[in-house]
Amino acid sequence: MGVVTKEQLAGMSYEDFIQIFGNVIEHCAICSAAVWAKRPFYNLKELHSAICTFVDELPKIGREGILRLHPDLAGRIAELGRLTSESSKEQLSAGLNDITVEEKSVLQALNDRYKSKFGFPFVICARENKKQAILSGIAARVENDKDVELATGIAEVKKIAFYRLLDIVEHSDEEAKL
Ligand SMILES: NC(=O)N[C@H]1NC(=O)NC1=O
Repeated sequence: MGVVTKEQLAGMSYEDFIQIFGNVIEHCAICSAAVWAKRPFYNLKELHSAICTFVDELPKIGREGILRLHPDLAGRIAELGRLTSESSKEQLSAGLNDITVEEKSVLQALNDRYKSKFGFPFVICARENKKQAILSGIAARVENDKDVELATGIAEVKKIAFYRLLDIVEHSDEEAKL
């Protein structure tokens, strides 16, 4: 995908917008379809902040649904090679392709425990966390209560979205800081 200039972003048609930004929130094109109504966006931060506001204004079950759209890290969908290209790249950057059999079984057991406790999967920004940080992160976070984990998971989704936008929209060094 080529880099979208700020001028292109500001004048983009709905069809291009949904095609280009439809997976900024994993499997949740409705986020981009909705925020298109808030155009024009003159830079990456404006678009990111509109997406974050839309997510924050969803009812609790909607925010839980957003988390549920995320694939497990090193989970079955990854094993089957059916991740989105974005998620695949993120899991690779965390080193999850180099996971040992033992680490994978620990992570999958914790993913299952987390999901059965909270009803949504463990979500963490894989571009900010390497394999060991993911393993220690899930072990600690599974002990939290559900409201804390909903808020933490949604904060991670916003970081994931920010990095996805950085890959798409032209930006200055200053704008690249989260
Ligand atoms: N479960 C989970 O955190 N998945 C995600 N994290 C990330 O950085 N990309 C994903 O798909």
